[in-house]
Amino acid sequence: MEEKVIICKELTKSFGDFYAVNKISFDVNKGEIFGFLGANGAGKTTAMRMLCGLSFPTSGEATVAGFNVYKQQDSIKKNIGYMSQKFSLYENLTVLENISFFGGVYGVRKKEIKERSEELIQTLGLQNETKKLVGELPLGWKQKLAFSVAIFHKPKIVFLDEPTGGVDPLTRRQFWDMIYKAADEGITVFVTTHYMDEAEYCNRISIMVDGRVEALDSPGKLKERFSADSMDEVFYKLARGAKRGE
Ligand SMILES: Nc1ncnc2c1ncn2[C@@H]1O[C@H](COP(=O)(O)OP(=O)(O)OP(=O)(O)O)[C@@H](O)[C@H]1O
Repeated sequence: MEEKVIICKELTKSFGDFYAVNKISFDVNKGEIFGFLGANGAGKTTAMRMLCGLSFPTSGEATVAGFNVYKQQDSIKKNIGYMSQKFSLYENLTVLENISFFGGVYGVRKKEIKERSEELIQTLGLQNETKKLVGELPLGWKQKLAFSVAIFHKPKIVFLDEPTGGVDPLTRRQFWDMIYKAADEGITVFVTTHYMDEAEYCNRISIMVDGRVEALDSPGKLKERFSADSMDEVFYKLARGAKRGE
């Protein structure tokens, strides 16, 4: 049987009498690339924050990397990586300083940080930029570096909140090559995106509408079920009934 690294049962978060996340249930398998889709305001960020141990659910259950989201938030944080557009790297530290800072925070040994950061710099082709401040790098490079830093401590799961926003399709494609490589190495990838071409790259996708998971399957099966030619069309058919969002 497949190892499940996220198990989520009727997970709920309400703010007063508003249910931002309303009884969502799903499992994510080890090494899977799991796309977490939904229109603006559907509840993705709220759900992701609970799964990352950053906020307490109102009700329901979930375990992430085997740890309970109510009682073991610190263990969750140590065993995951997280990257979002809002929180990623320190712009006023250099490339190398960012790698060693985050490596250190996640408990990677100094010697290993040194060895592996050299490797990483080579892989990313950043040999000439190691002493540059991250703030000076183009957005696409920042995102690739932020992803590499988020998985530097070899977490069980990496959570990516719209990781490729604002960059060109070629750079997004290169970013996804990195995601595939991480998944091949056994890291589970939980990713939100608004780009439907990226949804096609996921093994399975869940689509949230107004706080609920309305559909969950592989891109192929979803297209079949909704008699759609593209994920764009699936998404539109599901999300057009949404009451929230812009
Ligand atoms: N702290 C809060 N207090 C009250 N309402 C909140 C709070 N946080 C989020 N919400 C509301 O919950 C709903 C879900 O928000 P959330 O940010 O999770 O959506 P999202 O799917 O991530 O949207 P987006 O794609 O725009 O980031 C929204 O209507 C939002 O206004």
